[in-house]
Amino acid sequence: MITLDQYNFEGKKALVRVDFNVPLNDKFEITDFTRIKAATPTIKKILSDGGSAILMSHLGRPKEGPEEKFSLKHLVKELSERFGTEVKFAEDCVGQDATDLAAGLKPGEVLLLNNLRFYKEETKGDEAFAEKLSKLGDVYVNDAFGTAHRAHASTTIVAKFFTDKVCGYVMQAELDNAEKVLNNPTRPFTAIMGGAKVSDKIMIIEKLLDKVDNLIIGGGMSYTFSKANGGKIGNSLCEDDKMELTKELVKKAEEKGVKLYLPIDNTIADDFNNDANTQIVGRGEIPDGWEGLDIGPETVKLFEEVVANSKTVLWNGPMGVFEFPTFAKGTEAIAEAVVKATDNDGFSLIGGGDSASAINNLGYGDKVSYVSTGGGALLEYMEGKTLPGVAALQS
Ligand SMILES: Nc1ncnc2c1ncn2[C@@H]1O[C@H](COP(=O)(O)OP(=O)(O)O)[C@@H](O)[C@H]1O
Ligand SMILES: O=C(OP(=O)(O)O)[C@H](O)COP(=O)(O)O
Repeated sequence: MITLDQYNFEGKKALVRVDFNVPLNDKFEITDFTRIKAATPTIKKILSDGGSAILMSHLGRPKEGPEEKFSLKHLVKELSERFGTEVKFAEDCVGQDATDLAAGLKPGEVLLLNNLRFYKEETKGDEAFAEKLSKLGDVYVNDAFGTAHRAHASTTIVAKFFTDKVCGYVMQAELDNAEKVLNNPTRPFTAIMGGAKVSDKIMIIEKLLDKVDNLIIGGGMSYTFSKANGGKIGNSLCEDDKMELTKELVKKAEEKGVKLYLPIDNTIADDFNNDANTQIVGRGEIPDGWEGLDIGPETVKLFEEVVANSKTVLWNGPMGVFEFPTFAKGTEAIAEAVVKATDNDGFSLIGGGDSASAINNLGYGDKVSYVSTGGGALLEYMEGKTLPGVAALQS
């Protein structure tokens, strides 16, 4: 795979697939800059070599054709400031306007194409659409790790129309950091899994049992484990059809000598809101009408100790409904413990949109080893799947 540093972009027009799928508020302002910040060094390298960049991305999941709220024009001002050059914009990602703007680009200039997903051909991986995109540049760069698990026109199919295909800095860093965790991690290796759904993460949990020394399970998914074990969970999140699976996971962990940690107490609420009445109860003791929204203080102590003494930590998924300050304590405490482990010569990798935003909002983004820009892509990579976006760069 050709890396960015191995390629000289002088006089070249680079067609760059980025993942600028960033959250916007109702005024169309960007509320999280992680992905833009991450891709900036790639763009700057192309420009400083004396090349120009044509950026293409999706934003959200538009259903049919163009929609104002999914237009990438909302990013133009921010990108211009970050790149130090006024970014041009093509309202339509293919067609005459895009062709003319791309053809007219001078070295050091940047063109942003509008949302690729305004065309259903993008997600369908349509060859003719990919070929149209390919005509805009003379070298292809893929830096969209967050979308590398999708075999879409711009992430995968387009690559076949180029002789020169280059792996961007974000893509490279993501793969390197995931590899550090997957291959020969320094021990003890602890994975912390949380968030809402067991079903989304069951495959990765199973895979991780072959790698980790400790597996911590918190957040919404822990109640399925608790109920399967005969506990009372009130109205807490639960996937009844996954209870058997959780029992198998517990058994497998035992067989493989992995220490599995589940919450020993929970902060519970009588309603799903920040101002609900709360109490702390032991595992499997949640009365009817109440639901578990965070791990409890004894669990915090237990998890903190395991995490702080680890040399490799992989964290995916919050410990509770951290969007409500009342139920953010568990997630905050775990974030602090991850920082402590990192300070103590450990390596920490944080994946998943919500976990990343929790870490960043707490101001710990620079205090952990690496915050991934990918959610689903990172998990699929960790499961051992070949990411189509990566494979396309290698062929
Ligand atoms: N006990 C809980 N009950 C309900 N929702 C929860 C609970 N714990 C965590 N969550 C929710 O899980 C969501 C994050 O899950 P997920 O998308 O799996 O994480 P990530 O994006 O980090 O992979 C958050 O919105 C959080 O509020
Ligand atoms: O935000 C993304 O993925 P993520 O929610 O798994 O982090 C990527 O931009 C992929 O978007 P998609 O899941 O609509 O293909």
